[in-house]
Amino acid sequence: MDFIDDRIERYAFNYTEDEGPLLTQLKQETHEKLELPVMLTGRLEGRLLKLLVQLLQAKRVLEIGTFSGYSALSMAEGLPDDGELFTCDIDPPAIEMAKKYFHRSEHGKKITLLEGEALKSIEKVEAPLDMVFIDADKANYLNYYEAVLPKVRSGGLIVVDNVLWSGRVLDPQDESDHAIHNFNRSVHADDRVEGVLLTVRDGVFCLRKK
Ligand SMILES: C[S@@+](CC[C@H](N)C(=O)[O-])C[C@H]1O[C@@H](n2cnc3c(N)ncnc32)[C@H](O)[C@@H]1O
Repeated sequence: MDFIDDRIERYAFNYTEDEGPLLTQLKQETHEKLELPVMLTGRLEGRLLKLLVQLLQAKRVLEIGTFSGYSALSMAEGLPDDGELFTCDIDPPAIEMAKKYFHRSEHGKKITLLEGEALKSIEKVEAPLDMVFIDADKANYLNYYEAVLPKVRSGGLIVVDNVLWSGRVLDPQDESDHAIHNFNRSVHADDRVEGVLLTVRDGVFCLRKK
C-alpha cells in the first residue's frame, strides 16, 4: 500500500481528527501481537467511517472483517447510544483482542461480535441496515455484496475496503487481484447502486443503494 506519496499520506493523517488513546493503544498492541497488522484500517479511514456513520445518522451497521476491532470501534463512536453494530470474524487471536478492546471502550456496548464464517453471520443479522463495511477475504467480496444488499435500506451505504489493492487492479495477476477488479466492474455496472471509488488509503468504494 505504498502508491500514495508518504508525505501526502502523513499530511492527510496530521490534518485528520485524532483517534483517541484507546484506539492508539489498540493499534500498537495489534502491531506487537497479531500477524498482518497492516490489515488494520487506521486513523484516516477509521475517521472517514465514523464520519459516514454520523452523516447517515445510522443506527444499524454491519461490518464484515473485525480483525482486532479498530474499524468497528471507529464506527461505533459515530452511532447514537441506542445504535447497534454487528461485526464478524473467523480468526480467534484477532477476535480475542477485539473483545478486550470492546470491553474497555464506552462504545463497546453497541457492538455484537459474531464468530464464524461471514456468510453465515450475515444471515443472522436482520434488515434494515443503514451501512455495511466489507473488509474480509477478497475472493468473497461479490458474495458479501449480494448477501447484504437486500438488507440495506434505500439511501443506505455499502463501503468496501482495499478496492485498489495496492494498484494491482491495473494489471490483475492472481486470484485476489482478479476478484477485486471483477468486483469493481460489477458494482459499477449495477443499477441498484450509485458508487464513488475514493483513493483513500488502499481504495474505498462507497456504494449508495438507490
Ligand atoms: C482486513 S482484516 C479487517 C480489518 C478491520 N476491518 C480493521 O480495520 O481493523 C480482514 C479480516 O477478515 C477476516 N476474515 C477473512 N475471511 C473471513 C471469513 N470467511 N469470514 C469472516 N471473517 C473473515 C480475517 O480473519 C481478518 O481479521
